[in-house]
Amino acid sequence: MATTRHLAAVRPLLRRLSSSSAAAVSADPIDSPSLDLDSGVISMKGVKISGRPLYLDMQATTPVDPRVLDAMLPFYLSRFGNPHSRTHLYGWESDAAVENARSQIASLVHANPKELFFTSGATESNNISIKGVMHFVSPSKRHVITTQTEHKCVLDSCRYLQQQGYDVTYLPVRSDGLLDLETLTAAFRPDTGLVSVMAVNNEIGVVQPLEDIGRICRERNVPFHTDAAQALGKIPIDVDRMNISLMSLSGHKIYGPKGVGALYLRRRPRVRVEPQMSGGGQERGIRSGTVPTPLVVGFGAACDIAMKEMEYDSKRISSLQERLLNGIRAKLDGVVVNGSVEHSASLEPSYVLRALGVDEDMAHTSIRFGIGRFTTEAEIDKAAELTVRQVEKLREMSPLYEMVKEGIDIKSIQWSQH
Ligand SMILES: Cc1ncc(COP(=O)(O)O)c(C=O)c1O
Repeated sequence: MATTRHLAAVRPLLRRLSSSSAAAVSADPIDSPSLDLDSGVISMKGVKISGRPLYLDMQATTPVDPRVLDAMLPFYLSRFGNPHSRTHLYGWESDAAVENARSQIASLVHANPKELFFTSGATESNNISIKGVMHFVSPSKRHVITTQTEHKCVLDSCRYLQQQGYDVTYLPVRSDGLLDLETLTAAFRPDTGLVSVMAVNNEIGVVQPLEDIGRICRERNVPFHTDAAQALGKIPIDVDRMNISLMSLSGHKIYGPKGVGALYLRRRPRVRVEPQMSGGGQERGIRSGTVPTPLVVGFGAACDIAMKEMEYDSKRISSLQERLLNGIRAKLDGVVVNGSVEHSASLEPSYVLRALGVDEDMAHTSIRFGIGRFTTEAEIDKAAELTVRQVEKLREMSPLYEMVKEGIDIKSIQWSQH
């Protein structure tokens, strides 16, 4: 009921916003396609070329769960107080909602709520973790260990430190995407101040051995940071069992809103970071800026749902994944699985696949399918059908595929350039 009422109130506004963006898109004088955001219909020169496309990119982001939106809406409308206003009801109720959300997130990762700090997302949490720890512990510690398959925001934070004179070791991974523990152990130096290894990879879904990595770091008294943006709500996380010192979390990967995340910072033994944002000292000085109550409430609700439904979701998604693969393999030969999910969001071959030792041509011809809580069997069947149709079309046009069918190993061909 609450959702219906709130949605009725905001619907005219949503319609106005979407039609103005659609107008902006179609105002392009060149023959570019126009997109109607309400129906999802794409038109070119007045001809409709598609309905709303299938969405199978759940690693990039997920839709907000309606139960999450339901929890958020009151904090946009009637309960809009600033959680840092200490002198009236509006502030108090907002503050109570923020603290409730903090507890919901803490429960999902077995942390103390006091160890969680709200941020704008995993990118910001990764920046605070990597730059913040190193800035705090230098000059005695000036070395970071990470892997070649981290998300770009981790790699870029490390590069930023290198520009400031720090040393970073980018460890290779094995062909299955896992970090070799002996390689990790050998990389430590007396001045190593941080180890940063992601929990679940966003391209191939591989889960790193967090407990082992945590133990190795603890034995050497070096803080262990993990980017758990893709792991939260998908695999069980226990910060104590895994000896995690710092952890980055994101709301929009688990059916929560975009623009909110959290940083886990261990209290015992205490991990210290230099804040990356100057301001009013909110979030105990770790992250200044007004905490966005509706987003934080949504993130908390998303974690609460994930805690109850993680096992069910995981089984359902695995069975859809199998259905997709079987659907494709039933009609196409030569299908190879990279890790557990595939990649291809950019025209560049994936650096993650390259780090696994996947050949350039295979990295170029990979596609990532991301299945989520709301994906249906009908969508999976449609995806299999479309994939088969497009691959068959491409193969019909491809002289290389002709050669493969004749048994020629195309990797052995010496291409001459004139
Ligand atoms: C592994 C990983 N880390 C970090 C991020 C960035 O998260 P956010 O969008 O919350 O900043 C993403 C999402 O793209 C991710 O997959």
